[in-house]
Amino acid sequence: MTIPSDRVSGEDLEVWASAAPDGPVRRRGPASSRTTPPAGAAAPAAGAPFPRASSPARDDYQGCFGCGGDSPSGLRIVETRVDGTSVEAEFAVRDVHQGAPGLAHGGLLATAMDEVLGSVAWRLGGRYVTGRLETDFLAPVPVGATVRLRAWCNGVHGRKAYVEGEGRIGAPDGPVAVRAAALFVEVPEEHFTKERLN
Ligand SMILES: CCCCCCCCCCCCCC(=O)SCCNC(=O)CCNC(=O)[C@H](O)C(C)(C)COP(=O)(O)OP(=O)(O)OC[C@H]1O[C@@H](n2cnc3c(N)ncnc32)[C@H](O)[C@@H]1OP(=O)(O)O
Repeated sequence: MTIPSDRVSGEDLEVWASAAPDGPVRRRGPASSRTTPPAGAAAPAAGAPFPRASSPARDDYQGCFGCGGDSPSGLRIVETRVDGTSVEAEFAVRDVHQGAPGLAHGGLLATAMDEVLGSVAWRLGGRYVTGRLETDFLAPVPVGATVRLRAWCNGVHGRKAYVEGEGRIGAPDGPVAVRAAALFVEVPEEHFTKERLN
C-alpha cells in the first residue's frame, strides 16, 4: 500500500490509518506532520503479520511502569489480542491513577498510550524509543473503569516508525477517551545501557 502524498502537511490533518481495525479509512486523528509518515514511507500491508511475533513483556522483568507487576501504582497493562498488525490491551484505572477526584490523570492515560504504541513498535523488529508522543483527550475516564487500548503502525521510514492508537472506556466499542500518535526512533542496544547511572 502506498501512502497518499497529501498527508504530510498541517498540524491537525486527517490520517490514513492503514491497519486500523475498521479497515483503511480516512478520519480525524491526533497526528501532526511530525507523527505522520512522509510520502514514500513503507506502510504495513493489510493483514500481514508483524515482523517480530514476541511480546515486549518479559517474565523476568516486572519493573515497567506500564506493564510490569512490581510497581504498586503501575498501570499493569495486559495485552489481550495481537492480530498481526495491531495490538489490543487493557488496564483498570485505580485510585492511585487519579488526577481530579474520581478521574484518571491525563498523564497516565498518555503513558498507557505510550505503552501500547510502544508494543507495536517493538513488534516491528528493531529497538525503538518514543521520540514524540501526541495525545488528544476526548472524554474523562472514571476510576474503576477499564480502558481498552488499541494501536497499529501507519508506516516506517528509515529509523522512524509512525504508530497510532486509541483508548476506549469500558468496551472495545465504548466511547473513545484518548487518541495518540507517535514517532518511534530505532536505536542501538547501547542506548539502553550507556546512560544508566548504576
Ligand atoms: C531491551 C528493550 C526492551 C523494550 C521493551 C519495549 C516495551 C514497550 C513498551 C514501553 C514503551 C515506552 C517507550 C518509552 O517510553 S521510550 C523512553 C522515552 N523516550 C526516550 O527516552 C527517548 C529519548 N530520546 C533520544 O534518545 C533521542 O532523542 C532519539 C533516540 C529519539 C533520537 O536521537 P538520535 O540521535 O538517535 O537520532 P536523531 O536525533 O538523528 O533523530 C533520528 C530521526 O528522528 C527524528 N526525530 C527524533 N526525535 C524527533 C521528534 N521528537 N520529533 C520529530 N522527529 C524526531 C529526527 O529528525 C531524525 O529524522 P531524520 O533527520 O533522519 O529524517
